[in-house]
Amino acid sequence: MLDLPNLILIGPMGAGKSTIGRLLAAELSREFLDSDHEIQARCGADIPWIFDVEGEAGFRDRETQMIDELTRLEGVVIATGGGAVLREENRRALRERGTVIYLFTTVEQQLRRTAKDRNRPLLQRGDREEVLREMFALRDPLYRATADVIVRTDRRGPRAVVNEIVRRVTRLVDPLQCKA
Ligand SMILES: Nc1ncnc2c1ncn2[C@@H]1O[C@H](COP(=O)(O)OP(=O)(O)O)[C@@H](O)[C@H]1O
Ligand SMILES: O=C(O)C1=C[C@@H](OP(=O)(O)O)[C@@H](O)[C@H](O)C1
Ligand SMILES: [Mg+2]
Repeated sequence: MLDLPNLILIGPMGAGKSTIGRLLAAELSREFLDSDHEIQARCGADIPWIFDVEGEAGFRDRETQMIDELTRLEGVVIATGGGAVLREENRRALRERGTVIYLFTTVEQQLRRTAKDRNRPLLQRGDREEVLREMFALRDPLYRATADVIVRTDRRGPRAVVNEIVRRVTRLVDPLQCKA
């Protein structure tokens, strides 16, 4: 089997990072780590609680620490949270320690996929569509600047997305597709 580097999923809320990361890791027989899940496990508290008690700044500090730790592992699949690209320090760690895949989706799909969710504090206030559009304007350039590969997730299901990622990443690592 090809020696794949860390595969790191970035992109906005509802793009499918957590869902696709798990499937991708299983497909490649790799360990899967979800930054948000690891933060919650370490704190013994869920993300809304962390935002309530420590504010977004407190959560971002924990996220930076977690990204630093997870990206030091080898040969794993990592799902980040949607805001992981906000800090330059995080972007550098992601870029330098793995192949970064931007899971792109539209605001319309984000709205559908997060409609019933209560675990994303940034979507619990104000006009959700406006919040997501503002985030897109700020973050889309950062996702693009950080990614090696961009894969759309708005027009097909998780399985098809996983297949495309495997195809694209294999080509990156082994451009001639030769099984030496
Ligand atoms: N490609 C896809 N097509 C349809 N639904 C999806 C797809 N990817 C994820 N979902 C659904 O969208 C919701 C949010 O997915 P999630 O993996 O939590 O996104 P993220 O971690 O990027 O915020 C979940 O209910 C998931 O089942
Ligand atoms: O976009 C963001 O700033 C956030 C995205 C969430 O993760 P998902 O992208 O997995 O929903 C989670 O990290 C937190 O609620 C903040
Ligand atoms: Mg997630």
